[in-house]
Amino acid sequence: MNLQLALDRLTEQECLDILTDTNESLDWIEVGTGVIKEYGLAIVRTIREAYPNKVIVADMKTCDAGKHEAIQAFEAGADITTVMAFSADQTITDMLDVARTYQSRVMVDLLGVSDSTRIQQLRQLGINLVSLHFGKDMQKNGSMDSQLFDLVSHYPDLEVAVAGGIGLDTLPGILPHQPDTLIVGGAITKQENHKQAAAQIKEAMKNYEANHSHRSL
Ligand SMILES: O=C([C@H](O)CO)[C@H](O)[C@H](O)COP(=O)(O)O
Repeated sequence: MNLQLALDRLTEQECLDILTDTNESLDWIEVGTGVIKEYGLAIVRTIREAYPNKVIVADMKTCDAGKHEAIQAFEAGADITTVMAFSADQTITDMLDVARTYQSRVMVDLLGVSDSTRIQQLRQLGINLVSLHFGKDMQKNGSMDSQLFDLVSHYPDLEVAVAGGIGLDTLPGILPHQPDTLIVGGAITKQENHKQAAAQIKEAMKNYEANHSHRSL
């Protein structure tokens, strides 16, 4: 199981400082949508240079002009770029074509998807990586329900990431679903001790994996 740190609502310097503190516990680094909007893809280039061996996710949340935005993300050094599930099929297939050229990947953000018909369609388009997502604003009025995992339960070959208010306190409800990647933002970036927060989450993931076999979404 990968730990993906989501860098959101931070300055460039804060992103770099937090990565210095936490990188040993991280598998994937997500350059958040708001951070990309603030600094452009230059910040993806900076983080790529600093961490040549980490998987970098550019959370572009593309919804149109897929070819252009996928090229932008991969040229900047991202290994994975994101697209919203409601995007036109053409947007998604264009991005998959670009990803093949760059030997990179496309992650579909399932924010707002409640019907697994879309998952079936995404599989047919060639998508093999999705993120279950309980959005930042949705978190103001509630928290992630583990029923979210039902969306992908019939697709055992799909690689699944999960995001949305995940922290040490909510891990016990998430880990039994054995997602491939846990996306954690605020529970690390908003803590006083970033290093400790990331290490504790990674430790809990490792402990869970050591005691359970893979995988029953
Ligand atoms: O994608 C995200 C969100 O839409 C803001 O851009 C976050 O990366 C994701 O929600 C994880 O962050 P936390 O909810 O703070 O863990």
